[in-house]
Amino acid sequence: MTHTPVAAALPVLDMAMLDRDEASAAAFRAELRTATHEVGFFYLVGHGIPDEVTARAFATAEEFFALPTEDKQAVEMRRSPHFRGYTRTGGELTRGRVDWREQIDIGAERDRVDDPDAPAYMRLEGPNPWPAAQPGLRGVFTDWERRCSVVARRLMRSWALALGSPADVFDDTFGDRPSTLIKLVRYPGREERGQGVGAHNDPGVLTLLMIEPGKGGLQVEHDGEWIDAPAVPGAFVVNIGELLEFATDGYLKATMHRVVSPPAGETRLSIPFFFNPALDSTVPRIDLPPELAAQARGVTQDPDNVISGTFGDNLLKARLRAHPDVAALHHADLVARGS
Ligand SMILES: O=C(O)CCC(=O)C(=O)O
Ligand SMILES: [Fe+2]
Repeated sequence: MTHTPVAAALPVLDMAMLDRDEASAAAFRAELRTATHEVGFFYLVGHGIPDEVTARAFATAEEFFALPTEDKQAVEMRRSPHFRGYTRTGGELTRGRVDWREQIDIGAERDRVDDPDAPAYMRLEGPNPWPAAQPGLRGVFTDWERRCSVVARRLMRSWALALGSPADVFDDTFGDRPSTLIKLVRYPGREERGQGVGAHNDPGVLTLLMIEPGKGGLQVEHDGEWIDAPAVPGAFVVNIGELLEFATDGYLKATMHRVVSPPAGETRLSIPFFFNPALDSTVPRIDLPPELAAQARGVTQDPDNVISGTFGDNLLKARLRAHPDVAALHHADLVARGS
């Protein structure tokens, strides 16, 4: 793969087409299927989230990162067995290499599970550490989660129909306990523009990413090149994760992407929302119509990253790897047995 970005734009899809007549809705679904078969990434406009809501989310994120270090440390992920909270710059790894970004992880707000017989992955459920120094943050991102979940569920139904399945084929996978995750991320500028976040596929189903207006840095792999995917005002960058590739035997494509650090003196904020299955569910394998099955490429085989079975097992493995300090502090029993 070369490392020179090429100027080729990702497709732009307009979700408002779903609200017009059936012909427009069908055209949207066909574009969705093509974009995620061929590229795996697209911009989504017409999603119904007003610009002022997005602006408030970024303003809130900016305020969080501007808090004194002690206030951010008060909600450090190292204190959370559920992998929630603040990670300082340099505290996260992708494929064993340090990512140059600071972030707070906000998951679905639930009670912790105290049943000793529950599967290990139930340790991922629990409350979020909300920053006492910024009481408004909780409401802003509880609202963001609700709005993004509506968009995500509509997209899942559109894919289901576009793949020749009943609209509700994925509904049980998410049920009323999807494993949603919001990250607020800040990439500091660097003299030598290195790894903001290293090249990776998203491990889940679907990601809705909002990038701070005016900022570049995201690059998407396509046909052996890196394509730049700068912020488009008001648009989500949408991509699918490895589980949707798995569900479609590789007909849909989980695509590698990375973020290059901004130049020295600049910063970049982003807010990815990950829409993932309930922890105890398995993702169905879709029965594709023959003309689509003929174009299915099979699932990318990576012996270090085997996708199968229960979602919670996959997620727990990914979290233990990305945050070895949290794993050692709270889950030494799992690390010892190599989960
Ligand atoms: O910050 C971004 O633009 C992308 C982040 C990302 O790919 C991730 O957190 O999975
Ligand atoms: Fe990602």
